[in-house]
Order: sequence, then structure tokens, then C-alpha cells
Amino acid sequence: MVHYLPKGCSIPNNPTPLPRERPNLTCGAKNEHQPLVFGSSILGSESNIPSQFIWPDHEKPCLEAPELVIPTIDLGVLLSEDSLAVSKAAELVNETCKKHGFFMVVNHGVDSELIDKAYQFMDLLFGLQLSEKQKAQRKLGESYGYASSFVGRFSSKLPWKETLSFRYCPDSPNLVEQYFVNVMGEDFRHFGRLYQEYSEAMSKLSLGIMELLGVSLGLDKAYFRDFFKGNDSILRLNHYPPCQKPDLTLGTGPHSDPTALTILHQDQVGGLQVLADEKWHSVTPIPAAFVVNIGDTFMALSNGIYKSCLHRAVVNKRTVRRSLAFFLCPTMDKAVTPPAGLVNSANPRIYPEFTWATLLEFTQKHYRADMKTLDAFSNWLQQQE
Ligand SMILES: C=C1C[C@]23C[C@H]1CC[C@H]2[C@]1(C)CCC[C@@](C)(C(=O)O)[C@H]1[C@@H]3C(=O)O
Ligand SMILES: O=C(O)CCC(=O)C(=O)O
Ligand SMILES: [Fe+2]
Repeated sequence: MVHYLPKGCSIPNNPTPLPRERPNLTCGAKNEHQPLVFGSSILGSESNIPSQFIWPDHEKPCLEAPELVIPTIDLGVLLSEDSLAVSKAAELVNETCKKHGFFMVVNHGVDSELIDKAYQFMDLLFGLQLSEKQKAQRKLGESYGYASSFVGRFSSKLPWKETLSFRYCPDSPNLVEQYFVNVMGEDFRHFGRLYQEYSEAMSKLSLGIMELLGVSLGLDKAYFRDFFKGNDSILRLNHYPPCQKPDLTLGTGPHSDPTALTILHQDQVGGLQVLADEKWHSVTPIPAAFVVNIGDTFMALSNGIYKSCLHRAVVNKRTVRRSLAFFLCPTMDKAVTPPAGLVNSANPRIYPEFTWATLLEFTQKHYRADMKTLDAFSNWLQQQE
């Protein structure tokens, strides 16, 4: 099987058999050759895909997944004084978050032009030469920067994607703009401004959703809104090149998000899949809607009442797929512990108290976020004591 990779990169002549996935990743085995990197222009056209991108049979995608029907919440209710409409929305949120934690929001107030520009700029960024993109190369243990297929970090089950992630904090109004200038240069300042504006819109939207989540759990609407007013979040641009063997690989492997809340916009290609009732379901893209899902950190905050669920992204032969994922995270050292009202004899405390800083470090240095992250993290915490 012939692999075509950019010059200077190679796969060992006798590719070692895919190592059994170590339960906890320390870091991808760096072989004596250059680590495997790929520019989407290369692998998007290859019919043979490198073995590191081939996932085990039990995790290979089923490309024809039934559609998951998830509730759509009209966020206009948050601005209305209509308490009946708010309680109906809260009931819907409560029902879906106890099941799989996914719902859609419409009438969210985010300008469609801002979303379009975020995609246009993403296409320009991922269309750059690999050497240009690698100016923002993500370093091991860091959760920001450019990553191409996560080589050097994982030794197998590589995701078929390129990503660019950056940090957003509402208290640092130029953080994103400055990041782009620092790592990509002055010519990219307007990219930073755009993603700063997009992140601000996401942060504002997530605080509104936090009001609804508070009400849906019988708490004051300000409870989670205040908890996340200061946040230390991540905006991630996902770029999934076309793949000639889409049934052998995954754009993003099965995982629950370790973060608190994810606000995802996917383009019209489709590819997001959610595990519900033990079956993979597709989530049909709706341009005017954001997909919202509960993450592990919010599952802990809700004392396990709301579920952070498995999802993944499949790729296709025909075209690039893109998604914008805003991951709302608490400030680094804030104690993640459920409010007293959610802990009682019927719902005893499930997870130990932790900080987002520790969970983030766990997912970046010790464990590849998957379907068991929070349980593995809880065990790891006990071992640290
Ligand atoms: C805190 C994070 C780690 C990941 C990005 C954010 C939230 C989702 C996580 C991730 C997408 C879960 C699947 C595995 C992962 C390695 C990936 O495919 O990108 C995860 C991200 C990461 O560790 O970079
Ligand atoms: O691209 C998608 O649809 C999902 C991506 C995702 O789950 C993630 O980045 O955490
Ligand atoms: Fe995710």
C-alpha cells in the first residue's frame, strides 16, 4: 500500500502494527522518523489512508445513522416576560439533558453574517501552506494552537481533521486578537478581531443558556450564570478534509466533552453523530441553529443529573466539512462542586470536587478524552491523594 505524504515525512518501512490503545495516553510515540503530519490537500485525495488513521472495527463509523430528533429551544423566551414560555422551555431542557444532553437553540441573537465570516476566515486559515499553519503549532500539553491529525500526541486512531483552537476570556478583551498577531503576524489581526467577536457572542449566548439550565434544575436563574460570568473558554475551528475511505476513519473520535457546555455550529455537510439509546444517530445541520451539549464539567456541577454524552464526527468522500465549537469552561481555579440543592439522600454526591485546571491538564497530559473521562479522572484524583 503506497502512502503519499509531504516531503520530509515518512512512515516506517515496516509500519509497526497499531499498538493497542494504551488506556491513558502519555504522549504519542515519537518514532525516529519525522512525525506524521498531513496537509488536507494531500490526504484529501489519497485512496489509501495511513494505518494510524484507521480505527478499530468496533469504533468504525456507520455512515448511514438514523437522525436524532432533539428539541429546539427558542431563546427568545429568555427576553420575554412570559414565565409560562420559560418554564416550558426549561421542562424541554430538563427532559433532554437527563437523557443525552443535546438540544438546539434558535432565535439566539447571533448575527448570521458573523457566522458566515467565521467560516470564510476558517477556509482561508486552513487553506494556508502547512508551514504557515505550523506557526501556530500546538505544543504538547497545551490546548491552544494548530493541530494536524494530532500526530506526535497520539500513536493510533488519529482523527481525520485539522484544528485551530484558542483561548477566550471575557475579562481579556483583546486576547484572541493578540493571539493571532503573536503567532501568525500583523496580517492576521483582522482574523483575531473576527474570532474575538465570535467568541464574545458565544460567551453571551452560553450565559443565557446557563440561566435556562439553572431554572430547569429548580435553581435561581442567576446561579450558573454567575458561576460562568468569568470563564476561561476555548474556541475550536474543526476542518475535516474529504477522505477516500470514510468508513475506516473518524474526524473526531467518540468522546464526551470534558468542558462545561459546548455551542457548536456545523456547516451544511453533516457529520455530527450522538450515541443515544445505545445507537449512533446523526444530527442534521440547521444553519440558523446552534447545537448545544452538556459537557463533563456541567455533568459534575449537576451532580450527575444532566448527562454529558458520547458524540463523534464522521467524514465523507465528497467534500470538506467544517464546524465551530465553543467550549465554555469555568475559570481555572474555581471549585467545581454541585449546589447544595442538587445533593440529597436521593441524589448523593457522585464526583469529587475538582478544578477545571486539573481536568484540563488530565485531558492534555494524561488521558485522551473519550467516553469514560470523568470516571477515569475521578480515579486519577484519588491516586494523586
Ligand atoms: C478541553 C478539550 C479537549 C478537546 C477539545 C476540548 C473539548 C473536547 C476535547 C476533544 C475534542 C475530545 C475528543 C478527543 C480530542 C483529543 C480531539 O479529538 O480533539 C479532544 C480535544 C483535545 O484534547 O484537544
Ligand atoms: O465537528 C463536530 O461536529 C463535533 C466536534 C466535537 O465534538 C468537538 O470538537 O468536541
Ligand atoms: Fe465534542
